[in-house]
Amino acid sequence: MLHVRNAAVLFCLSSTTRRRPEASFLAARPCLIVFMTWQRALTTMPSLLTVVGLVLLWLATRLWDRGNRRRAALPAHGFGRTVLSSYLVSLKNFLNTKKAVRSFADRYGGQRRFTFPLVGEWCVMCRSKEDVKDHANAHEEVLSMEAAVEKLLQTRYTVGEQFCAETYHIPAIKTSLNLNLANKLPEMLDEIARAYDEELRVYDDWTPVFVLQVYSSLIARVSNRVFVGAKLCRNIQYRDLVDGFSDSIIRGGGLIHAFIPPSFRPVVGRLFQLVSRHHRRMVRLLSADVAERQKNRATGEKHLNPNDMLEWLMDQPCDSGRHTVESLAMRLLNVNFVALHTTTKAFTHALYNLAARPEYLLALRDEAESLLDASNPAGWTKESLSRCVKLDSFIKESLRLNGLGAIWMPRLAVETFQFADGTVVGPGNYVATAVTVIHEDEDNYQQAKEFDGFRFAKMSVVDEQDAGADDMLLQAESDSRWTHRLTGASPTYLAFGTGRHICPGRFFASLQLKSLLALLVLRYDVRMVDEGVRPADKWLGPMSAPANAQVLFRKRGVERRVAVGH
Ligand code: HEM
Repeated sequence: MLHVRNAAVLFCLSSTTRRRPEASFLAARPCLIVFMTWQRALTTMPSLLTVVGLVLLWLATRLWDRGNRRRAALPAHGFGRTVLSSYLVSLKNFLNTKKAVRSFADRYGGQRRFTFPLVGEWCVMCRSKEDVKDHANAHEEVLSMEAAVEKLLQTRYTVGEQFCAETYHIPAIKTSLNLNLANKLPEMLDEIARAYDEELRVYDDWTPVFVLQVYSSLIARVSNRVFVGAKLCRNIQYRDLVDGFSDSIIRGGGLIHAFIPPSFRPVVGRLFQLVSRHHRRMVRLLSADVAERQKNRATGEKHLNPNDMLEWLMDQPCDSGRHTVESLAMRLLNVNFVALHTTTKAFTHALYNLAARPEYLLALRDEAESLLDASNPAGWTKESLSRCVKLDSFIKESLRLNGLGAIWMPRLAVETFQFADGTVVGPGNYVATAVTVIHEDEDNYQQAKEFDGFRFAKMSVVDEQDAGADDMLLQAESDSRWTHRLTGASPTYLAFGTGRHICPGRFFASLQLKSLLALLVLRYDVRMVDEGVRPADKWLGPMSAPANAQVLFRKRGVERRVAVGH
C-alpha cells in the first residue's frame, strides 16, 4: 500500500511543480523525494537496512584499521590523514594510475621513493637508481615476486594451485630456449612469412587492419611454432586457448583480488575454472603428442622427438619426478602466459608509433634492405638481425614510452626488507618500481617525454666515441653499448625488468619483434587512419595496453606502380 501512496504523492509533487514553479519549492522537491524514499525503505525493510549498515560499519573499520596499520610500518607520505582516506585516494588513483603515480613522484620529487596507496594495500615505489638496485637484487625470501603475482592475479583460484607451485618452465626458458635461438630462428621466420601471407589480408589498396587482434593471434602462432611445433601452432582451437588465456587470467584474477573476500575466493575460483576450462582444454590438446614423445623416450628414441619447448620442459627435473600431461599442460600455459600478451602489446605499441610517424618507416626500410635479404626471410640470422641497430632502437624506445604498466616489478615483502639507506618496509607491503616516472625522467633521458626512435642507437655511438682508443675503456664501452640494445637492462630502463628476475625470454621476444617488424617494413606501407595521430594507450588501474585501433596497410610498390601506370 505504502508504495502506491508514495507514488501518488510523487505524482502530486510533480504536477504541482508544473503548475507553480517557485524556486523554493523546486529546491525542496529532491529533499522530499529522498525523505519519502527513505521513509518507505525504513518501513518496508528495516532489518535489511540494519544488516547493510552493520556490514558497512564493519567494512569501514576493517579498511581503516588495515590501511593505517600498514601505513604505520612504512616510510610513508602522500596520502590524507582522515579515516579511509587511503581508500578514497587509491580509488581515485585507480581511474588514472599513470597520472597519479607521476603526481606523487612530483610532489615528493626530492626523495628516492614514495609510498603509493593501492586499494587496501600500500606500495613503496622506487625511483632512484640505488633503490631500484636494492629492490631488484633483494632475495625472493624477503621481497617475493611469486607471492606478489599470486596475490595480485589470484592464479591459485583462476588456474589452480599447480600453476604457481611448479616452476620448471623457467630453467627451460633460461637455458634451452636461449641456447636454441639460432637453431629455431629459421622456423620462426618461416612461420612469420606464412602468417603474413595467410592472415594479414592486405590488398593493393590501403586496407584497414585491427592490429591488436590480428597480431595477438599471429604472435600466438609464431611463438608456438617454437613451443609445440607447426601442427599445433596452426590449430585454431589451440591458438584460441593460448591467445585468450593471459587476458582472461589477468582480468579474472584482478576482479577476484579487488572484489571477492578471501573466504569466497575458492568457490568463485572454482566457478571461474569450470567456465574457462583452460587446463583441461590444454591437456586434451596435448595428450596425443605427449604420449608419443614419452613412448619414444621410453624406447630410447628420444632423437625422434621434435626439438621444441615441450621437449625442453620434459628434459627438466620436475617435483613429482614424472612429467604427466597435466603437469606439462600447466607449464605450457605458464610459458604462453608470460610470452604472448607481453610480446603482442610491445609489437602493437611499436607499430602504432611507426604508422603515426612515416619518416621512420623509410629509415627502417633502408636499414633492413641493406642488411637482410627481403626475398628470403628464412635465411636471416641472429647476427644479421642484431646489425639492424635502428630497428632495435626503435622497439626499445617504443617500450620506454609505451610500456605495459605504471607500477612495475611488484614484490610482496614476506619478511622485513631494508633499503641500503636503512629504511625498513614491514611484511605485507608491496615494493615496486615507478617505471613510467623513471622512463620519463629528464635526469635519465634527454627530452625524456619525446619519442626519438633512434635514441638508443645514438646513445651507443656516443658511448663508443667517448671510449675512444683507450684500451682500458674498451670493456666498459662494450658493456654500456650492450645496455643500449633492446635486451639490455639498467636501473633506468626496466621494460624487461632487471636484477634477480630479469625477463629470461627477452632474447626470444627481441628476435621475434625485430623479425615481425623487419618483414613488415620490407613488404608493406603503413599509416594511421587519422594520419599522424597515435591512438592513446588504454589504462586499467596500473596496467596499460595499446588501444584496439585500425592501421592502414598497403602492399609495397603499389604507389610506384600507380605512378608508372599514369
Ligand atoms: C616484449 C615482451 C616481454 C616483456 C616486455 C617482458 C617483460 C618482463 C618483465 C618486466 C619481467 C620481470 C618481472 C619482474 O621483475 O617482476 C619478466 C619476467 C619474465 N618473463 Fe618476460 N617479457 C616479455 C617476453 C617474454 C617471453 C617471450 C618469455 C618466454 C618465452 C618471457 C618469460 C618470462 C619469465 C619466465 C619471467 C619470470 C622470471 C623469473 O621469475 O625470474 N617473457 N618479463
